[in-house]
Amino acid sequence: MIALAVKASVALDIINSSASTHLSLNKVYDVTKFLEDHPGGDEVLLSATGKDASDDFEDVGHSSSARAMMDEFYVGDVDTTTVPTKTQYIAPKQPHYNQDKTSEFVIKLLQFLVPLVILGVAVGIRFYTKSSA
Ligand code: HEM
Repeated sequence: MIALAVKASVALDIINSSASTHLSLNKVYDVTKFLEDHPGGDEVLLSATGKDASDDFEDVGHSSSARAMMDEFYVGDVDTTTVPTKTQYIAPKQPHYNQDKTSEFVIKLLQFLVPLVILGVAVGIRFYTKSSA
C-alpha cells in the first residue's frame, strides 16, 4: 500500500511495508525534492499526497529502478488507519474584490446604467452629426 501525505509545504509519499501485520504500517516518503525530477511530473505526485497513494503508484506500473529510487525519499512509517484513502479538496479562498464595500445595489445600478449612458451618447453623436451634415 502506498500513500502520499502533505505536511505544510512538504510532500510525503507513503508506501506499505507489511500488509500482514495487525497494525498495518506504511512507509512514508518525502518527495518534496523529487517533485521537479519526477518523470511523471509534479502534478501527479501532488495529487497523490496527503492520502494512501498505493493505487496511484501501482496503476502506473513503475519500474524496479523507480521502486529502488524510493529508498532515497523514505522518512518513516505511519499507521494505515490514520491515513485517509482520499483527500478532501478544499478550494482556495476567493479574494474579496469588493474591498471598498460599495453597496451591491450601487454596483448593480451602475452595471445597468453605464451601458445605457454609452448608448445614449452614441445615439446623441449620431443624431448631432446627421443633423449638422
Ligand atoms: C517516491 C515515489 C515515486 C518515485 C520514486 C517515482 C519514480 C518514477 C520514475 C523513475 C518514473 C519513470 C518511469 C519508471 O521508471 O517507471 C516515473 C514515472 C511516472 N510516475 Fe512516478 N514515482 C513515484 C511516485 C508516483 C506516484 C505516487 C504517482 C501517481 C500519482 C506517479 C506517477 C507516475 C507517472 C504518471 C509516470 C509516467 C509514466 C510514463 O509516462 O510512462 N509516480 N515515476
